[in-house]
Amino acid sequence: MPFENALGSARDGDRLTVDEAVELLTTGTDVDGIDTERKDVVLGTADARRREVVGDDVTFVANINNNVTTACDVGCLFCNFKDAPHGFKNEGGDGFTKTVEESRETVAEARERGVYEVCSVSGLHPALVLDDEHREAVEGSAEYTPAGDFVDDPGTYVDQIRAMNDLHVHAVTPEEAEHARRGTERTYRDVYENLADAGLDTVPGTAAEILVDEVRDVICPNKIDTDGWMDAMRGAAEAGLGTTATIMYGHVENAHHRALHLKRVRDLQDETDVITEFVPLSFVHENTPLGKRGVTGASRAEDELMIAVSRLFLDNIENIQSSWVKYGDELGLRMLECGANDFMGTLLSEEITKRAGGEHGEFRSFGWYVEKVRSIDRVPVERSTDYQKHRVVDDPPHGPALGPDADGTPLLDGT
Ligand SMILES: C[S@@+](CC[C@H](N)C(=O)[O-])C[C@H]1O[C@@H](n2cnc3c(N)ncnc32)[C@H](O)[C@@H]1O
Ligand SMILES: Nc1c(NC[C@H](O)[C@H](O)[C@H](O)CO)[nH]c(=O)[nH]c1=O
Ligand SMILES: N[C@@H](Cc1ccc(O)cc1)C(=O)O
Ligand code: SF4
Repeated sequence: MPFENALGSARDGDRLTVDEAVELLTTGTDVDGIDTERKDVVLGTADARRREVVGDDVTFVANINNNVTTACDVGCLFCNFKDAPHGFKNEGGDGFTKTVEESRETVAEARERGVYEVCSVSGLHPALVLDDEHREAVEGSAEYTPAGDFVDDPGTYVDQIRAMNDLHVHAVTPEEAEHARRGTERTYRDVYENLADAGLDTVPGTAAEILVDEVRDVICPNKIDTDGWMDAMRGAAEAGLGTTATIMYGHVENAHHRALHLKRVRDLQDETDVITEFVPLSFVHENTPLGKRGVTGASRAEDELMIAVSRLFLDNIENIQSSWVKYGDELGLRMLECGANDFMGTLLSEEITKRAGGEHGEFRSFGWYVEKVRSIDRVPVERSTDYQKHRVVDDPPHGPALGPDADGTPLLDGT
């Protein structure tokens, strides 16, 4: 009975194999579809593991998203965040590019409000380079278009990070790090060291999608491959940066691909030990190229099992995040009873999911977090990005207290 064996290993806290993860993700390869009773047992096992590992705290961070640009030519088929860069050469296109000055102002305002972290992930704008030296190296090549050709100038990665470093800067994904060294022999470590010098604090482990090349070849053929992603993440760790890791699931992949992905992330964490959280990102299909070809997202049961098996498989990553942007309030909260313990951040603005057709909004207040987390008898806890600082959020007014200028005032009036 492979399912029973896998469940036994999970209950005993043994390190799960890829095959065992497949058994748990599918509630058994001996049954067609998902068996509800077995599923409930897997979710319960993961919930118990969560309690053993991190207790009853539900953490969240006071953060903003400040994505610099939607200009991107990589063409990932699951993405509708991107806009074709040529549209940025004249006024009135659909996307946006923020100048260094705009980022500085956005971050200064957020800091005053008590925010702790700025999260910044962007399209691969053809004018964006690491720094002046990188610009010189790629000038005149097909991999670079001068900023002067576009209406708005994104500056360099280094200048953007400097402009945001009044807050904890969580930015520059592996794919962006590749863009920041394109056309050169620089290593990822070198790129991330330069960014760290400019004030980068931690790296979002997005661009992971599914870490299996036969899946990447279908959904993101122009992106770095699995080994490239692993190398970039190692480079971030070597530069002394913390990271997160993600999986973007629920499109063309199967349970075996999801299990292989979990294995690669667990191996990477064995090596680096800098991954603070794992974030399952459920594919939002509506407006995306894949969605238009009839690919839909994961079912509720698949979402629950993805969270639960992440908790059970990743014995070396403490925090599993439930994304209210992807799941919404009700399912997002449910995930906290299936193995997740972190409930993401306040965000204030959100573009990736919204543009893909997601309808769960862009902001959550501390008041909302307190109410929702208490409603499932858990403890609402404000955290720092690296999970080193914690504060139970109890008496009103409910506002951030960990940010560099935070004084407990609610983030937005009346919330
Ligand atoms: C939009 S990209 C921005 C950063 C950078 N261009 C990159 O690819 O790393 C960040 C991540 O958003 C996620 N994403 C994009 N479109 C999505 C969708 N429709 N549903 C769920 N996640 C999505 C993917 O995991 C992707 O790696
Ligand atoms: N899951 C999503 C995130 N997660 C990132 C967090 O907001 C935070 O930056 C991280 O936990 C580090 O502290 N962000 C999004 O914009 N959308 C998501 O779906
Ligand atoms: N911004 C990404 C999600 C993300 C960002 C940073 C992380 O550390 C993790 C996840 C999205 O919306 O898909
Ligand atoms: S996921 Fe990132 S790299 Fe891919 S198209 Fe979207 S913005 Fe570009």
